[in-house]
Amino acid sequence: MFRYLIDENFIADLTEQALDSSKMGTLFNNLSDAPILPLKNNFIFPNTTIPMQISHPKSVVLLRNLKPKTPILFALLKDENDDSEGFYEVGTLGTVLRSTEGPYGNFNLIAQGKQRAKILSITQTDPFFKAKISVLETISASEEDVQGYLHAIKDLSKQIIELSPSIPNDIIGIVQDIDSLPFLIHLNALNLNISEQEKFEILKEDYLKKRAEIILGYMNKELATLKLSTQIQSRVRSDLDKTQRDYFLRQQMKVIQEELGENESANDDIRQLQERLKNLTISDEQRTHFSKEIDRLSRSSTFSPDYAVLYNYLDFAVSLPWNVQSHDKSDIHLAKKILDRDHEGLHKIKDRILEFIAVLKLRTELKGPILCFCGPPGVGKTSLGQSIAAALGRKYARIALGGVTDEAELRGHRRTYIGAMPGRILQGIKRAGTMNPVFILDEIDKMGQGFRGDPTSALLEILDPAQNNTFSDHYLDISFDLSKVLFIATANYPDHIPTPLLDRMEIITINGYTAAEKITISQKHLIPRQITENGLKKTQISISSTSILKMIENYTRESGVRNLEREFGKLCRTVAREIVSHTDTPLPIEITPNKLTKFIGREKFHSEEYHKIPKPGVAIGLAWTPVGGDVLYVEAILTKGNGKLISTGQLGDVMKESATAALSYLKSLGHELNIPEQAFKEWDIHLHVPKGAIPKDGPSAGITILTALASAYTRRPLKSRLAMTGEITLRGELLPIGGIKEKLLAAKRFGISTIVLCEENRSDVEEILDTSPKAFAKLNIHYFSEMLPVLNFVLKPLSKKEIPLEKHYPKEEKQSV
Ligand SMILES: Nc1ncnc2c1ncn2[C@@H]1O[C@H](COP(=O)(O)OP(=O)(O)OP(=O)(O)O)[C@@H](O)[C@H]1O
Repeated sequence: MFRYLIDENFIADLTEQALDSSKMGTLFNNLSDAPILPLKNNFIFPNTTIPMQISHPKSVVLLRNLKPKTPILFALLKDENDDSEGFYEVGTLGTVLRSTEGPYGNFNLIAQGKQRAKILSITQTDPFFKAKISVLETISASEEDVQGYLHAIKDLSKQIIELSPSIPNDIIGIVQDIDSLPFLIHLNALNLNISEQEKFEILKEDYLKKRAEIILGYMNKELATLKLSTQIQSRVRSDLDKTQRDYFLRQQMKVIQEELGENESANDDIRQLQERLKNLTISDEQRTHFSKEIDRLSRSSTFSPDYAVLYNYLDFAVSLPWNVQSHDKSDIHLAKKILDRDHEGLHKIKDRILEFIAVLKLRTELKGPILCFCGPPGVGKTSLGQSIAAALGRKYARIALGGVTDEAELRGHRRTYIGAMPGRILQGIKRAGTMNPVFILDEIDKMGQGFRGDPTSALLEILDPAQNNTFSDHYLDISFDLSKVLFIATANYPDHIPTPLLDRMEIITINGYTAAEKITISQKHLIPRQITENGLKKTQISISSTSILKMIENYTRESGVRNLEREFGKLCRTVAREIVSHTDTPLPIEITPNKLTKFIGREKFHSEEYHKIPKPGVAIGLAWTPVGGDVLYVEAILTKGNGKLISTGQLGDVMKESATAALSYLKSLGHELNIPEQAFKEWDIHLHVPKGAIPKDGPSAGITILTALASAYTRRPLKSRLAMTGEITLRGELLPIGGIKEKLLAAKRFGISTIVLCEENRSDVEEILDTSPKAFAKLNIHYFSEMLPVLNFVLKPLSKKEIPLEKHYPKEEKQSV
């Protein structure tokens, strides 16, 4: 566009012509014939001056013989290669302003167009063309139209020039100054990217208005093309810019990484991972999976967050003990020795463990039940697991399940989550370093159920020998074989273990220890261990068994020995300080009961003493708590009312229901126990269990509640030093309960001499008496299946001092209620 305009030689001329176009006006109006200069690849309009190169032989002859200022007709050949085809019928009459002949017989000339003329007939073809012509008039438009078209064409020209990078913006000013519409049209036609035929179409048009419309059409097309090409260019440029920018940044990063030595360390990481992967014994599928991930790692930048995530994943995956197994020790005697070395007593449990180990040896693979050690805290459940690992020569792993409510804690999070981690099971296996460790699932009963899935279902898969050889951890994303792992669970309350899990496990109950057992455990295990742990020698300290007993009774209150061991630790530390600060202290330092306060502080618990129960309505029950057995008083008192049962002392639902059942049963027994009917109607009974701050629940207090109620209604007190435990039914049957050993120990500690139990608990008691006969030597245990005989046994006859029942519930008081 505007290729002619930008030639400076013409700008001046053009401007002059444009400003005074009338000068060029009617020069050849009367002309009737003219020589023809055939045009091939160029075109000339009236009012325009353009350079041309001419090489057509006939034109050359014409130009050689041409006198200056002779009018000639510039006419477009119909076929540029064959002049015999003739010319388009309208051409431009004009003159040659200047011409120079070139070295090869061609001419460079400057031609000036003046008027349009029509070829009427060709009158000569040699040595050059001549024709009969008639000059054409242009039919002008109204002034309004002219101004409108001028404005429209100038506006489009401006836009086109602005979008054309090769045209200087100065041209806009020149174009804006043109006020001749034909000149503006011709100028644009010459400079637009249109064919010579299209230019001819403009030239031949007599109506100026039509010519303006044709040129506007071409200009709009040109503008649209320019806009599109600008868009494409800018898009291409921005794509290119981005690629260049990325490349540039990457290069910079590379240099920085090299400076920091990070590239090297990344390469090192990948080399090490590849090396570690090579040393793993895994299936081809697993190897391909990890190789692909290492490949991905090598392609990502150390700066990207993905790098760390992927590296951690691979580091974890190749650290897992794929197919690494320890060899089981096959000596069952050695296994027994190790179990005996680590734990005192627990004979039955050790026997069961040895049976388990023996079966394991014979079957080599483990499809049997999962062992679950149940019992109060500190009785050695977890440490037994450790001993089993040592006895088998296996590695040991442990995870605490207390408070686990999310399945992902066991199975891991998918790697797509931020901060994703493998599950605890695989973490444990990684720590153990073999795929067949003894794996303790501690506190399986304390596992919860959250909104993110139930961990029980994950545990079911983990513990199922049929499924756990393809255990899938979400993080690892590839199955891992857990079938060789020896899982052992521990729990405090077997009742709290979800039933499907309980079905897969063999419960082995570990009871609390008697004081005598604790003394032996202390002497053989706890004290020697604390002596070594605190840097002492056996010759430096001696603890008498009376001191140990005092520590058991007055410094701890527990079924196990954990706190007791802590107290020994404290004792050893004070002794160590004494030895270091007073080097002249005579050794060994003897710890007698009197010195305990000096070494480990004041007593924490005072021996509970049986208090004589002076009044009817009070019964003593035995309870089980996680820290051992306990003794609880149940009190009942009658107040005037209308037969309501009031219960206080933070009783749980089960206990409240026991109380209601007990009262109903008692009502049915009224005549047998000599309780007048109005007693139940006209008196309220208030049931209270002291130590109100401690919540109490469970069915085993049923017998005690009934007895207390019966005692209150009958006014018959209970035999002294008597305690009881057992569940009752509405028909007055007595049912067995658990935690017998802890309860018997509590009774013993409390000074109870007679105990009432359910007949079905007899075997439990016999088993306990077998293992520790001395501990319970002075206990009289009575067994019953029904409540009526129990009441007849425990309630003393009505004393003479006691007001007779009939008087206690006088008939006349009925009205006052
Ligand atoms: N019979 C025993 N002989 C020797 N040491 C024992 C015995 N019973 C328990 N211990 C010791 O008591 C400490 C506590 O035991 P452990 O941690 O195994 O208790 P736990 O029953 O697992 O308790 P928790 O239910 O709180 O997990 C250990 O140091 C253990 O060695």
